[in-house]
Amino acid sequence: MTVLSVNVNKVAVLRNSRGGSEPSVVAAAEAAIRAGAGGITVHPRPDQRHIRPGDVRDLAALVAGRVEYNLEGNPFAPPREGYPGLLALVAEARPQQATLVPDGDGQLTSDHGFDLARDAARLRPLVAELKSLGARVSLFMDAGAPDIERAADVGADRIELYTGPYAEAFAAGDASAALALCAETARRAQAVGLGVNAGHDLSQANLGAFLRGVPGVLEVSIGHALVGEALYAGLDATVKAYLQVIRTAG
Ligand SMILES: CC(=O)[C@@H](O)[C@H](O)COP(=O)(O)O
Ligand SMILES: NCC(=O)COP(=O)(O)O
Repeated sequence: MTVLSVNVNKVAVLRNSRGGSEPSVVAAAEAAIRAGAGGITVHPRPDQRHIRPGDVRDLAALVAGRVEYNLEGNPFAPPREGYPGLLALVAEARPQQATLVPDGDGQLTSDHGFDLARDAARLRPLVAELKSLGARVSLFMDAGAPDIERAADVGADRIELYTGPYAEAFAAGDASAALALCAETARRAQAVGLGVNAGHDLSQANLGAFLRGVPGVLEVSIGHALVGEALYAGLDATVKAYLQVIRTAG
């Protein structure tokens, strides 16, 4: 069954908005784990807009031996004041998975995957280093990426399908083309031995159709919609609702 990895970035947004320690990302992750989440995901960005290095350490201690820990980030982003770089964070936290995302500081959120024609040579040694640290490596990729197979060449274990365009099409009332593109991209990845994860703007409304339309998705990482929905229904009930969607999708 597809693993639900709960992304707690948005809990940190709320916490940072007042400068204190509440709401706690650790308490949120604990509640998600107790509700049945199979993983916790964070995306510590260099500008520390939400998840900070201290959160990465605290969550590593919380999830150890319980559920999978998925650390996201741009491996090309250099260290700076208060941000040691993705590889240093992985070396310290030793997550089960590192998901590489080519985001810059100027982006509101993740909105594209890697261009492997441009990035493959730079990625290959970084992927090898991350794997030497014991992490499974997943590359954030656009549905329809022309060279999805090159993700295997650079040593990645999985791709994460960027599902933002699918979610947008779903909300607009016709996701058939976007879903077909995701399914074809997943099939191409699986054909060269890559596992397939998925994430970005997935929600209770659009997740079931996605999983039914894209066979073999190993993990979905969901944060923005899930945390938003939890503001109304509670985190325990919301995580359980996602798990039911996943079970029902088969
Ligand atoms: C890679 C991706 O789509 C998300 O995991 C990302 O973490 C979203 O980042 P924000 O939570 O900063 O929007
Ligand atoms: N990799 C996707 C993720 O972790 C969460 O994305 P979103 O649900 O916050 O859009």
